[in-house]
Amino acid sequence: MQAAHTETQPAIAFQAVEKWYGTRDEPVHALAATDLAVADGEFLVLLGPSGCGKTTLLRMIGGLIAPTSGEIAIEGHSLWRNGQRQAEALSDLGMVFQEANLFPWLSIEQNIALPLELKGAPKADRAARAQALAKLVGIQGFEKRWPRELSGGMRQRAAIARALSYDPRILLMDEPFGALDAMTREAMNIELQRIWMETRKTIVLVTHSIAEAVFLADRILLLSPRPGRVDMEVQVPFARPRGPDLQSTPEFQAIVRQLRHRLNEIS
Ligand SMILES: Nc1ncnc2c1ncn2[C@@H]1O[C@H](COP(=O)(O)OP(=O)(O)OP(=O)(O)O)[C@@H](O)[C@H]1O
Repeated sequence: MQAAHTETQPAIAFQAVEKWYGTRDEPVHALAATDLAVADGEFLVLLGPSGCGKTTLLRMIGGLIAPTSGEIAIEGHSLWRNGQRQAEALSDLGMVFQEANLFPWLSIEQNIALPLELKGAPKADRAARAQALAKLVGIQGFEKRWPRELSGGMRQRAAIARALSYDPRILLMDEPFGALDAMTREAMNIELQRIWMETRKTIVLVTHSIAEAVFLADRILLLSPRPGRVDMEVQVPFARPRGPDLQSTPEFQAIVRQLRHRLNEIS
């Protein structure tokens, strides 16, 4: 029975997960009780107006904050037990934030390999892995450079490589391209699609950009605020690889329009 169970096991499962923040004034209901199943290898995008709980939801998946109630399982492992975060669930997760947060005194290669160093991997293995990842994310040849010598887009590529360094099954991305200019952002969307197609990681990405969501996602969850909750779910039907021209098709624009109308209603 165990084997049959594993085949259908979601990468991420939420059961009635709820989050309240205590504040000096009223407690904030950041996420109402939410059920969620993200399939292995799925690309899920969280979209919604400011304050609807996207970051809260993502950080709960990543174990950075604990739910007030409910159950979270990562690859079948409970994330919390008796108020303690469980290491076996966390080893399946890598995270990328809006700022690359590279250490300025470490080379790109050292930054990428840092999680492996913290895990005690031998130096030669770390260097080989960092080089393979630099190639995967398209910054091959820049391994010995300092972070300040790279553009914003390249630094974000390095941050993605670092998040992938110990080969987690799941990649969590919080507005990863939010600080980049529009052209670089579009190029990074295409790059991320390629990385996803090569690695088939499960990705959960938070964005404010409707076009980015429709371009990247298998499925979009539109969240609404006060309290944060899933308002609408959209399956994105386009085959991959998706190219920039997809964005000018009536089918793409119809989904964008549907999401924009709903966003305007709930904002
Ligand atoms: N540490 C905290 N303490 C108190 N309230 C918080 C805390 N973090 C978030 N909140 C509140 O919880 C709600 C959800 O916040 P969250 O950051 O998850 O939303 P978001 O959709 O990611 O917003 P944004 O798009 O602006 O980043 C908001 O009302 C926010 O003010």
